[in-house]
Amino acid sequence: MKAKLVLEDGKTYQGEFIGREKEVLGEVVFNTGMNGYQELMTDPSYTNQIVVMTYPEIGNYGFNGEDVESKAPKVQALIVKELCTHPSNYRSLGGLEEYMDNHRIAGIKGVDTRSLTRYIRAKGSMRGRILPQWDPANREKGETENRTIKMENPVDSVTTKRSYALGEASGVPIAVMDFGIKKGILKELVKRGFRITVYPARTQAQEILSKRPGGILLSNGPGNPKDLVDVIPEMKKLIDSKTPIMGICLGHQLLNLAYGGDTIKLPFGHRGGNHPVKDLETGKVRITSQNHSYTVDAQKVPKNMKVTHINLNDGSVEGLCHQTDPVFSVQYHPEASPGPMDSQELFDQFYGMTEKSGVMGCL
Ligand SMILES: NC(=O)CC[C@H](N)C(=O)O
Repeated sequence: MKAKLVLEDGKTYQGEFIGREKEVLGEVVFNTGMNGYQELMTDPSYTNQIVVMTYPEIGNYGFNGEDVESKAPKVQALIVKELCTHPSNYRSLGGLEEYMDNHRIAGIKGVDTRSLTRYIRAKGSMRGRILPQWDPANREKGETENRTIKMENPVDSVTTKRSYALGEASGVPIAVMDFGIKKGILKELVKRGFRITVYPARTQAQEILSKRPGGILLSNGPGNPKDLVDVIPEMKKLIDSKTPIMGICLGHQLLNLAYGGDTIKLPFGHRGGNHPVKDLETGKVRITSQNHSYTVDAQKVPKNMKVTHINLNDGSVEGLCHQTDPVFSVQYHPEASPGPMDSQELFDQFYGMTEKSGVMGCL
């Protein structure tokens, strides 16, 4: 069945439906990874987003149900140039399209994704609607309604409903704030032997601190960090307790806001497993996995915070540390799922902070 993508400014791209044939609305963003479609489709930070894959053929290794970041896909839809219909991999349980259909995820294939990506890069990420092509009523709706639709803050739809425990009973106890956490982060924490309690996003700081955790990890998550107005004061309380804190992506942005900094929206975000980041302390460049629309405003870095990492494509802030508190955070994904494992030692840095007291965020 023919399908089309109508962007909020009216620009239209044609293709063919894949997965579930249905009308879908979302923010259209692009991902530059050559692989990793299983992980990104199930990454809760992609909630409400229609993801365009810039790599021209997607689906080659099918779907295996293991390389997922949460139980079910979170993307609104997937747009590809070519969909591989004969996947081949020893772990594959079936094709990507079958997986999308089973989970009622829509998509379009046959789209000129190079042109679409260049368009978004020039105009900025924007909302779009996927529609069956022939339906004139829908077409009109798509072109007019897009402008007025407000997308709700999605953290509440992806955070855990109840707190739960993970890891070694004898390990250092840590609290994990789940704003839409990827399994890959939990896996890295479990590997290091922590005793982990994962909390829903809206848990009060007092409840967390009453358990006396040896460290706190603030997870990734979808949406605009500034929309989490009730959460930011709780982050302040966590900071004031002087418990060692590591922030990843949304967690990094929330820490920055809690300290009085600001966040801004990037024109088209960073998504993919190939983003170069420079460590300003050592001069080393690492290739990182990224997925974000917002970034710390470099002009308003909070007092006593230092920028530790920058993105080499656009110079934006990729990491922060605190000079007097045991707090550090990164905008990119050190758990690297999917992506290069260059930055996994950041979890060791966090472990070190929970083991010894008096270690500051800035080393
Ligand atoms: N992966 C993330 O945590 C993303 C953070 C935030 N939602 C952003 O887009 O910037």
